[in-house]
Amino acid sequence: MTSKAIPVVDFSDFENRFATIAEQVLDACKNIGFFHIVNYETPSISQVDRTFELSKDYFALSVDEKLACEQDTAKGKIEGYLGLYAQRLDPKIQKKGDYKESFDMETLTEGRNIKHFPKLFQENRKDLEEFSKGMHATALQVLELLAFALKLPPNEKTGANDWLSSTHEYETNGSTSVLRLLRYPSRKQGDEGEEYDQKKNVILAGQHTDYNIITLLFQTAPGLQVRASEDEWINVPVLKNSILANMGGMAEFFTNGLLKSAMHRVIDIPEQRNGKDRYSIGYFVYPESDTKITHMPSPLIPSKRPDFKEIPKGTVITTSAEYLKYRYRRSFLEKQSNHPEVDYNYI
Ligand SMILES: O=C(O)CCC(=O)C(=O)O
Ligand SMILES: [Fe+2]
Repeated sequence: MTSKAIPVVDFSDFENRFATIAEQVLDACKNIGFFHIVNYETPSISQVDRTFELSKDYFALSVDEKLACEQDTAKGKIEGYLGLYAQRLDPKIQKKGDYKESFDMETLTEGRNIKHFPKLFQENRKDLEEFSKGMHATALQVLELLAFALKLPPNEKTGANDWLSSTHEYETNGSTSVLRLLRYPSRKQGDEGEEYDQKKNVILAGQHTDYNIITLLFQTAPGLQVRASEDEWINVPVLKNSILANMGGMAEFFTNGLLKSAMHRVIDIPEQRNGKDRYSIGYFVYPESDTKITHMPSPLIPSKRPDFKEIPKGTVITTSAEYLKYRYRRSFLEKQSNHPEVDYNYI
C-alpha cells in the first residue's frame, strides 16, 4: 500500500500567502523531497510548449547531427548531447545504461557564444533563454520560501528572505544552472536491450538522487517514480500546467539531512504513453561554486551531520564545488571505473 503521495503546492496569491506556502514547501521537502507547483508565475504555458517543440525538433535530427555536439564527459564537460546508454545512473542494476537521450545547456545569456551548439538552438536561443529565466525565477521563489520556513536571517538591508537565493543568481561567476532536454524513445515490450529491476519494470533511467540544490521538471507522460521507502515506488502523475520540484543531494547534505533528496528513476509504462516517445525538461539549479553553505544559521537544522554513503566518511566539505567533486558526473562509465572508492551500492 502506498503511504505517501507527492504533495501539490499552490503558488497563487504568492505574496499574501507566503507563510502558508512556505510551510507546505518545507513539509514536502522534509518528508518526500518532491512536490508539484501549481499556479506558478513563470515560465508561461507558451514558453513551455515552445521548449518542448524545440526539444522534439532537436531529437528528430540525424544521429550524426546530434553527435556533432556530443558532451565530452571524460573531460568533465557538462554540456551537449548524450545518446542512448551514455549515462548509467544505477550501475547496480544496469549493465548497458539509460535508454534515453539528452541535451544539456549551461546558463544561456545574450553575451554567450554558443556557436558550437546545433543551429536549431543558436537560432532559438532567445526562446530557450526566456524559458530558463522563467524556470530560474520560480526556483528562486522556492529558495525564498525555504529560507523563511527554515528561519534563516532575512537580509539586513532589504528584509528579503534571500539567505539561500542570493547565492543562486541566474548569471553568476564560476557556477551554472543546467537546462536539460530529454527524450525516452518508445519501443515495444520485450525489445532487445531492455533492462529490468527485480520486479520486471523496464528501467529507462536508473535510480539516482540529483546532485544540485533544486530541480524543476516538466514531463509529457508518466514513467517517473519516486522511492518513498525501501521497495516502495510512487508513480509521479503528470499534472497539467504544473512544475514538479525536487530537492537535490546538496540540499540534503547542507541541511544535515533535514531536507530530503529522494531517490527517483524512470521506468517504461507503455500503456500510458500510447506508443509515443516520452519527453521531459529538467532545470537544475546550483549555488555559486565557492558558496559556503554548510553552516546555515537555522534552528531547525540538526547540529550533527548524518553519514552520507555517497560521500567518503570523514571528508570535510564546506562549499558547493567541493560537494560536487564527489558527486558530479559519477554516473558515466569511465568515471565509475576511475573511482573505485565510491560506494555505488549505497542505493
Ligand atoms: O525524465 C525525468 O522525468 C527525470 C529525469 C531525471 O531525473 C534527471 O535527469 O535527473
Ligand atoms: Fe533526476
